[in-house]
Amino acid sequence: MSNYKTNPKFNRKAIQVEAAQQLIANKVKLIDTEQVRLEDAHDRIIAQDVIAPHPYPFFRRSGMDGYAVRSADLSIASSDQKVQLAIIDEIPCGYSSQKEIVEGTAARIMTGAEVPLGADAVVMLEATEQCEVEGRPYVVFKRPTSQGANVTPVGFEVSEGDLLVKKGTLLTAGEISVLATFGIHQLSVFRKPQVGIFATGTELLGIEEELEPGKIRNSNSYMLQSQVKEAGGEPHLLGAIVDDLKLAEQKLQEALSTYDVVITTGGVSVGDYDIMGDLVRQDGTEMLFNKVTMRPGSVTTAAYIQNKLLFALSGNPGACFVGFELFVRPALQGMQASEQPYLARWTAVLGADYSKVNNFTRFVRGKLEVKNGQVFAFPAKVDESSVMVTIKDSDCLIIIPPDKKGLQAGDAVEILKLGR
Ligand SMILES: Nc1nc2c(c(=O)[nH]1)N[C@H]1C(S)=C(S)[C@@H](COP(=O)(O)OP(=O)(O)OC[C@H]3O[C@@H](n4cnc5c(N)ncnc54)[C@H](O)[C@@H]3O)O[C@H]1N2
Ligand code: MOO
Ligand SMILES: [Mg+2]
Repeated sequence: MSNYKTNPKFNRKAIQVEAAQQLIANKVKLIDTEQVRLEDAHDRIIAQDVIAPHPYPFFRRSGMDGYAVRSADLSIASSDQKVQLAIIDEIPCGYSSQKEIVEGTAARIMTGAEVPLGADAVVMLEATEQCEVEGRPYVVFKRPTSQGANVTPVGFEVSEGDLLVKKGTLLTAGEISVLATFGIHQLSVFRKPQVGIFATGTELLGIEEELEPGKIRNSNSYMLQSQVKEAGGEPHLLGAIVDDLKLAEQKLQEALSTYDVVITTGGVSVGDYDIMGDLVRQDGTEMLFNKVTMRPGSVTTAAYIQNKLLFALSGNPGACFVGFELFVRPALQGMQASEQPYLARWTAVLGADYSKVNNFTRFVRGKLEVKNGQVFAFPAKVDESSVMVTIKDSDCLIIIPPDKKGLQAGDAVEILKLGR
């Protein structure tokens, strides 16, 4: 039996969430990089700045199907005084005309084609008529056009030397399109942190196993696997072990020698079988914190061992989930130089009264809704640390500050937006 007075398990100093996040951030080191092909770069964090090697567009581009002209030639055009220009070329996309548009001439041109030398405007096809004079094709205009009309100038989008994508940016459709445009077919990205995950708990069954009295299936490992993926890491499920300190030590050693980061779930509180709490107090382990002024997840523990981070998250699903989002996610993102390692913080309107307030900051599962242009956050009906099922219905964590009064519907609250 543990002695309540002497057992250091009970002697925990609670620190604020921000302080705990800072202790982690101090230990986060940039992970190495690897080269990937552009088609494999989606959802990776780029490890290099990309500078535009050329302006874009690279040539003066027609924005319409029509005629490339000198606007000066059309200055007098009207329904009474039509202007006729000789068609001297036809310019499809991908073709660079060798003919210069001089006074009295025009060229048929397609959308996306290079505007020929001499032309300073494109008139859309629908505003023109065609005719033939002595067997030669002419185009007729009834209206003037302005200089530059329907001509996209060189460098309209990007000038040579512009910073296209900054190191630390998550690559999704927009960035991938930019990189493809500039021919960046191979690029440097941060290696995905390899994350070993194991659960502790004699009550845990594999998900394929039949239920037995007193036992539950190990759902946290799978939840964490998803969270690791979402945070840009590569999860490795190492199963579950019974509550045994020696076994946990062994498993942790294996995990630390193989992976960049280790996450455990369960056994961090003060129970007789809460072995993870003891494990992080051993020699050679720098315990960063083992109590945080938050609910759920007050017993969330983090340690630095053999130059690696160990996150010993609570076994309670709600606490495990929040512990990951507040501490593990920023570490995995920070290792990849992410510009936004932390969950985005918004202000919202509380959708319903919330009275469960105590001296620890609460991170309440919530659902966001936009009504009349305002973002409302509705707290989940049940959000106890031990409750698992409402995690799936949440897209934010509502921050309830430690305040005795409680909050009313309509109050402004800060929320952390879940997901990327
Ligand atoms: N006397 C005290 N008791 C407790 C305290 C306290 O301060 N004094 N803290 C409570 C709080 S807060 C939490 S949170 C939990 C933390 O418990 P542990 O992190 O030690 O986790 P376990 O004891 O291993 O399990 C708790 C709960 O979660 C279930 N569990 C565990 N692993 C999994 C898993 N992989 N998948 C799904 N569910 C899991 C486990 O069966 C228990 O029901 O302690 C309070 N007690
Ligand atoms: O860790 Mo417990 O979930 O604070 O409630
Ligand atoms: Mg426990």
